[in-house]
Amino acid sequence: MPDITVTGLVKSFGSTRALDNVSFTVADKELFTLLGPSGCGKSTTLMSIAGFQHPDAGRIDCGDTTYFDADTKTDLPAEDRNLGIVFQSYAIWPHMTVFDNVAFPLRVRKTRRAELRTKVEQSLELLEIAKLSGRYPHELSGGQQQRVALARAIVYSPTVLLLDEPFSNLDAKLRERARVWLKDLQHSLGLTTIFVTHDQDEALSMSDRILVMNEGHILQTGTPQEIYHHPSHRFVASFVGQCNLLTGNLSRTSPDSHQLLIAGTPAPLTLAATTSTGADTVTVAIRPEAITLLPEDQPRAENCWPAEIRSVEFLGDHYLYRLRVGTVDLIAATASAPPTGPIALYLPPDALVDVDVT
Ligand SMILES: Nc1ncnc2c1ncn2[C@@H]1O[C@H](COP(=O)(O)OP(=O)(O)OP(=O)(O)O)[C@@H](O)[C@H]1O
Repeated sequence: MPDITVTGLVKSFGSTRALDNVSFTVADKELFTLLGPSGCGKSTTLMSIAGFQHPDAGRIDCGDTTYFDADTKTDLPAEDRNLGIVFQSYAIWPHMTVFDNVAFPLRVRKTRRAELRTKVEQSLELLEIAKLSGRYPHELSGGQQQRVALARAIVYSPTVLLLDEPFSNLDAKLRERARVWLKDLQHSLGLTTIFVTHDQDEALSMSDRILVMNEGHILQTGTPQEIYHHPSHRFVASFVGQCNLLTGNLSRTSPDSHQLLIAGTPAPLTLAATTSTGADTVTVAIRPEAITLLPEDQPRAENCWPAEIRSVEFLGDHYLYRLRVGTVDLIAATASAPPTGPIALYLPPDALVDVDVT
């Protein structure tokens, strides 16, 4: 399977800049996710790769084939791009059986009858819906219908699979199962896959790499671990998982050591590292589970603040605390029950990640 390279994609709808210089490469056999809030440009990117949207500028290559190049006015028709597509709105045909729905792309390609039957049966087996082959869509659950859509997308051995919120009709439990199942399928077929979602859990659990977008811009690209533990932007930190953002004035205590003084807190925080190159105001992010709650009479030497517990929620596998330090509100998460009596928070220096230098 080839790489997909998107270079300098720009697309405007009237005064809305849906894509503003979007560039990325998806590697062979990779499951690559476009993640971001509604309206950030995910679908426009995917539709441009599919050939259903025509960018104003930029280029899209799939291996050695140029799908689109605004400079040379290349725009390969969608049907010649050999992509497997499952869009939210890409409904299966209600008047056709499961078999005929899955056979449809092969009939369009004038595949011979015996080969068509073999390929459809293989796809149905792979998606574990062979027993449903004679049923009509209204006789299927939402999850089964989405499997039919996927079977139809992979039946003609596409070069690349494009999926736009393919689990949107599933309930929470089925969605979780569908993630595991799709990841296994993608892996076993070795399909280069571009997946669009606004669901951070889905993105973190399935992706080899994630691209986070907002307002037509790419903010960060990285593995799920990099995106979660080292967000490079405050938007990424708060969009992907819960996060505390603390803004303060930076001072250098030695060539390698920095402290951040945050208004309303009792003592400056020591940072393990900063990307600041001289800026005074810095925002750091710390995940709730990176904060340790201690009895107040056992403080550590640094990065310890006395705190007041405002509320505690028990969420099954963890507790979520709303805390106040001076005039600053924070959230923390721990696996065990809260300590009794007055508490202090410990914010480990290496868990404080620069997200914005202003
Ligand atoms: N055909 C269109 N005409 C006008 N504006 C459009 C059109 N398609 C998209 N847009 C606008 O372009 C921007 C990006 O839209 P896009 O559908 O790519 O976002 P998205 O991230 O996929 O959102 P969602 O998660 O809600 O599907 C939005 O502001 C949207 O309103």
